[in-house]
Amino acid sequence: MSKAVTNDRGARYGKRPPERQRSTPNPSAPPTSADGLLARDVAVSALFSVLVEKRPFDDVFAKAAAARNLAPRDRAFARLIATTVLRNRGSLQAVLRTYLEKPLPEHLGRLEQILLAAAAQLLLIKTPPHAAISLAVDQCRADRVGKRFGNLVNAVLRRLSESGSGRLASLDNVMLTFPDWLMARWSRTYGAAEARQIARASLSEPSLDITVKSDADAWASRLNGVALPTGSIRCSHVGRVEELDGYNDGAWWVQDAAAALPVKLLGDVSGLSALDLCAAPGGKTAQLAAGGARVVAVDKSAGRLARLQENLQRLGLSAEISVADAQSFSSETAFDVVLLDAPCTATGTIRRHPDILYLKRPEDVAALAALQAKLLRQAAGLVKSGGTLLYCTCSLEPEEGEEQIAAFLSEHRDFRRRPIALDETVIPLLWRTADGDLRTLPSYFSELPEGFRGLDGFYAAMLVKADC
Ligand SMILES: C[S@@+](CC[C@H](N)C(=O)[O-])C[C@H]1O[C@@H](n2cnc3c(N)ncnc32)[C@H](O)[C@@H]1O
Repeated sequence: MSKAVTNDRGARYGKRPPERQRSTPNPSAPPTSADGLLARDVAVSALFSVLVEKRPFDDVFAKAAAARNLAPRDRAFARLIATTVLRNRGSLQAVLRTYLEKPLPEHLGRLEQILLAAAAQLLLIKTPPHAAISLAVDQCRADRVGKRFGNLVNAVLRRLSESGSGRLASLDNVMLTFPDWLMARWSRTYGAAEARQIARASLSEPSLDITVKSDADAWASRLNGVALPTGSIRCSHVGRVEELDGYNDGAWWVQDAAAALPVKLLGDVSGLSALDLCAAPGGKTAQLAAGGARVVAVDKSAGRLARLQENLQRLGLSAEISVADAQSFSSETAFDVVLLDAPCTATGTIRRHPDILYLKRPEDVAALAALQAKLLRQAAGLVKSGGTLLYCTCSLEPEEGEEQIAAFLSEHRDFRRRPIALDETVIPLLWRTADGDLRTLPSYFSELPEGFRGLDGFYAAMLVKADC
């Protein structure tokens, strides 16, 4: 059995120098040496920003990768390391603890993130141990605070690489990684067994789903993917999406199969006026525009709207774009369709955004539900008589979904719910709530045929304004 390691001065682990990369470079192996160090530095710095500074992963990762000018392959490797840690932090921490006689002191710079990133490489990504260990030691020695612990890191990681796999396999990663408040919430809402299934699914890697402008079957075979019953295509590609056939021609865009459902519920939108109130980065705006609607796309973030504009340009689609706060957005004319894809806790998308586990707090649910209620009130005033208000969130919390809409309907007697159409080949019964809204969960595994599994969690309700 491995022995615990005590501190960085013990002769026990100071005898051997850190292992170095000696093998011939292999193009399919992760980057090593200088490039490998850069990639690992980006992973560690993004992890520090998320776990310690509580900043969103996508933003900090993009900035760190750009600052280091990472090549696409190194960038993908850095992302893999960081997201593997975020999905397994609880169990990686628990394994690391077994090799340390006492807990590491607090405020040790990036030391904990260096250890976690190396443990993820050794136990889950299966990077060659010499590269993972020696580069972690280099990172530690280059760190202003962590530099005293180079020997400790070397010794811990050597032992972990020898015997850590068995220890990791014996742990319950869901219980160790998921925040207690969220598990307790989901147990109350969905029952303990379903909550566990949701959490387990949320810690898995998501697939690459895309929405095509037309001809899903043909694109599925061109992209070597599968056409899902809902019309999305699921691809097995693991590289850069920009390299896939049809990307540069604007034939499709990346969108989770669940995120594509709300707009599909509307049916034919051609010739309708549509207001997309929280539009960026534009997946649903693109669906509406591709369906022939005249779209006004509003978002309060100018930066995110710039991405929406780029996306539409690539797709050869158009929309009128407006930077505005939807809480006070007004228009001289009302719209046939108003879509409110409201800001939410996004607890249905943890597979794609594992940083949510560390950034969201229990009090965010009520705060966001209050914002959604304000946005809904504003949106209601922008719908034409006889028009449709489509509300959706990628949250699993009823306050942001079913309860939000129940409260809205009790205050807005001029709206009635339009239950979603039940074509079981496209929307299975399991996705329909008792009231007729859409509710997908990431956990529906065995109950549904293959093509309906592996979606994000989403909620959507269609509300029709009375004709006056
Ligand atoms: C869930 S995302 C929308 C995703 C988008 N509908 C799509 O399909 O690509 C929520 C968006 O709401 C925007 N947002 C948040 N608060 C807002 C507000 N008060 N007014 C307008 N936009 C807001 C955010 O900037 C973010 O882009």
